[in-house]
Amino acid sequence: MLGLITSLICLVFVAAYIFLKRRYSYWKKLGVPGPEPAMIIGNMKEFISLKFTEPNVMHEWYKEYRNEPYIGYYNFLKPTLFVIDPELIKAITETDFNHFMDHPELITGTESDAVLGFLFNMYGARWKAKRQTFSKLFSPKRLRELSSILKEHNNSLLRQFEEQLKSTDEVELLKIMERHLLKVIISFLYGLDSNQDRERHSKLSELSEIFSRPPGSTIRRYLLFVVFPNLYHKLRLSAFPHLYWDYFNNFTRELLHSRNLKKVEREDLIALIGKMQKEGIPETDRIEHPEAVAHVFGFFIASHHTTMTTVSYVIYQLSLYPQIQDKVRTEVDNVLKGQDAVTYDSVMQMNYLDGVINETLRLYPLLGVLKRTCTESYKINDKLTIPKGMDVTLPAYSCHIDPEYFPEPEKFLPERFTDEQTSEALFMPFGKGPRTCIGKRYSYISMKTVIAKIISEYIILPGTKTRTPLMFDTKTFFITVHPIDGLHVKMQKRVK
Ligand code: HEM
Repeated sequence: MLGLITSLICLVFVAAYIFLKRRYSYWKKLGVPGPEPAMIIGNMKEFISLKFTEPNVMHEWYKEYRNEPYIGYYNFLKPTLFVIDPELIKAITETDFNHFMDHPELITGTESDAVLGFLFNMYGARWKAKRQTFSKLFSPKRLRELSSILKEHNNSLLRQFEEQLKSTDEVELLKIMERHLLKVIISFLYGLDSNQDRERHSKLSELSEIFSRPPGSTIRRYLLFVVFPNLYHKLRLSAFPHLYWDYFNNFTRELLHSRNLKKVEREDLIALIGKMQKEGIPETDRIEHPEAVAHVFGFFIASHHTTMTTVSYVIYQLSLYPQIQDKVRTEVDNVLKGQDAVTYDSVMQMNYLDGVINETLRLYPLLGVLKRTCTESYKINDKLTIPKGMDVTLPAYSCHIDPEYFPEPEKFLPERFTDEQTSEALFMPFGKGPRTCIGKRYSYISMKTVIAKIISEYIILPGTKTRTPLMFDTKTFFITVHPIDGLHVKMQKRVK
């Protein structure tokens, strides 16, 4: 009996070994170069250790294989293509987008994962239809409303700075921007006033923080899902923690309910969703409750952390480059001409500030790699056809610091963008092509308004806690990485 069990165990091991050997010879058979995989984990060793970020690991591959058009690697068991050739990046994101419409699948289909089913994780024709609908959120009219919301809150931002600067001349930017831009986004998306909705404000702030710095257990559960997606589907296991569904489920119900009671004119997210839940809406456009929850959650999570972090990086960079800061201030002064309020029309005239934001995003792109799934098989050349279902990775961060595309990449030179010195073809902090970030214009308006206001009132300097270079917290699989000790600067009230 013992002999039989031992033989069976041996058989299982041999079968698993043969399976893995065959799996990991996929790229070799096709003659595609790439890093050597390890059994079961493929090329994910550095990710599992949580000591390196995805863009940093991939940048090492990028440097090693810089002269190849692409390489193959294994996302655990899954062969994945890593694209280096700029023409191929352009084809995948733009010209041949129809073959690569989707982001890779991230969710399992359980209730708590349903909260992730927002635009980013929608596929094919459904994504296309919803993308069109939600574009209305960012119409010129709505962006002017955004400008009024920002104007309304700018004075309270300055009060926060004044309050803090009474006891010290240094501030930690991420914390202040988190509070400030949360007020703006919840007003823009949900029509909420943080002064009256303090409880919701602090809960949303807490959830956003947990999302961007998930505990180790969340990361491990998610990793397991990436290795064994089919098992998760079969056993109906969730990859994502339940707390987001629990909160946003009720939050969405309450917002929609109170909107039905009041007559509100604004075309915000809640109004749009409300319209798509009305009787008689065609099946294709209709939004059922779980999808409504996903959009209410998704727009918040995709917008808040990204804008608050980028604004903080820009102010931090300005503290390190006083001449660039002076140039921004001169532009802001010239456009505002002594007026206090920063408006939609005034930020539209601040071109140098656009350059400063772009140069900051070049160095600190929040999604350092972009991903696509092949939705229709795609022939690259006689040797390689990307099969339907294969994921493709595009190295945004590596392109941003490649001297061939951005000469002297280590230098902070906003003029790259304003003097048309650089081709913007490989600049992709907001992604590329039809799947690019839907909130890009929102981001520029909100970031420019806040930065212009700060720069016209304060001189920013490095302080005792300002770190260069920044050290990043690598224990995150979601959205962005954090500077370990925050972003500190010294601020002095400007004498006008
Ligand atoms: C500095 C700020 C921001 C950055 C750097 C950023 C970056 C990105 C990137 C890189 C993508 C993926 C694009 C691709 O795959 O090609 C994306 C997608 C997305 N972003 Fe943003 N984002 C920002 C702000 C916002 C804001 C303010 C909103 C909403 C108000 C938003 C909502 C979304 C959504 C919904 C998607 C998915 C779009 C789709 O799949 O159709 N983002 N963003």
